[in-house]
Amino acid sequence: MPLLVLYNPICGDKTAKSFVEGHVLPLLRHHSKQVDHVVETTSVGHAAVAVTEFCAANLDALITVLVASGDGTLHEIINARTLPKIHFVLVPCGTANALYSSLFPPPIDKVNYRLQSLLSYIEGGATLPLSMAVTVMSAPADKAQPDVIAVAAVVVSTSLHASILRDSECLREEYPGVQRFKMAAQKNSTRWYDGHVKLFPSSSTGVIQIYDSATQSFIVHPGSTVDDPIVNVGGPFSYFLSTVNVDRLEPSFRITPLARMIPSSGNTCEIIIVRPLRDPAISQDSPEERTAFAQKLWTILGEAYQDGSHINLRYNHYGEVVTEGNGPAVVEYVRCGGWEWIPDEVDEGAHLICSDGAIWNLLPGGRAVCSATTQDSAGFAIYG
Ligand SMILES: Nc1ncnc2c1ncn2[C@@H]1O[C@H](COP(=O)(O)OP(=O)(O)OP(=O)(O)O)[C@@H](O)[C@H]1O
Repeated sequence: MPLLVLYNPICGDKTAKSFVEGHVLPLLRHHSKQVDHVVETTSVGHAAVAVTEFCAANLDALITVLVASGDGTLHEIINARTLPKIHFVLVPCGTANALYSSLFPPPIDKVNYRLQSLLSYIEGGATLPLSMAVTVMSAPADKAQPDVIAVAAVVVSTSLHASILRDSECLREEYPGVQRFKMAAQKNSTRWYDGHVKLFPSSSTGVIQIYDSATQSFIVHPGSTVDDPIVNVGGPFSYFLSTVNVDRLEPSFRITPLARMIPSSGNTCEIIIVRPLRDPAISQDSPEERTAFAQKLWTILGEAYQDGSHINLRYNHYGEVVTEGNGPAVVEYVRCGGWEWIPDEVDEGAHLICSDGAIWNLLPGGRAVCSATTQDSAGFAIYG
């Protein structure tokens, strides 16, 4: 099995090169694993080119690619259009490392923690197939522009999360850690995003499912039946985020905890929605209401750091965010086959789409459709 070792020298705290040279390559040598090629990425897009070239030079072989980076570099590789089946070994060197920290929940000690996927490869362990979230972004019909397709292995989002990813990138140099995501969140916390969403059923259940905190299980969404499964969700939104493969976006930010606690039986998206007008204390969209809700949103997202307990929060009669009672759920946690995001034409912020950290801006009148799938032709899998 040909092995390519690829690392991104600028990701995370910029330790990928020293970690690969100091730990990864010596461990592979020690176990007599031949490395066919080592690549240090030199620019955005280089990872996809390097892997495509390596595959072309090793036609008909089952390729293994060791990626020492964050989620963004892997995202570039899976978006290369002509790749064969690949087995990945992940060495987490990025800022958030969502995929790795979901497969290997948080550290024992720093060096050994990073080597779990590599040790599985060395020991001939099992590979876990990756689901993909394929997002098709369309311009309005009168613009006659081709669709744009983005494939994600971790997250597709709009609203606050997409704004955070857009604004945090320019803070990378000064703040190499996850702190930059919190700073970008503060900057955007009073924004609401106008638009609406259609939720589509998965082929495994034929309906939309929603988490019911009273029974701590998924139930059929009250708006979805086998005969009429699609659910329309109206805005405004403050948070709309959909994951595949992961239950967290950072080692302790467990935003879609049920991905692991109640595993899905099919190809599904785990969706977290926060809509401010569900709050009984908020009756309209005004600057005062937005400021008041920002405080609550901070509390809600803070609970995601408490092992994902945001999904059990409710509003009481006064609109306070509480853990008891039977008031409306603060977070709508949906499991379904896919979704469509139709932003309000005049709300610029609502046009951002994030796919594994890469950002797109829909044209006015444009829309995005995201579906969970396994890519049978490519068949990406991870040693874990
Ligand atoms: N030599 C380079 N110079 C500049 N950018 C690079 C270079 N090599 C790769 N890149 C880019 O670096 C970006 C960030 O990489 P990556 O996403 O892996 O790390 P991260 O953002 O720190 O981690 P995470 O995505 O887990 O938060 C990628 O989008 C990639 O295109």
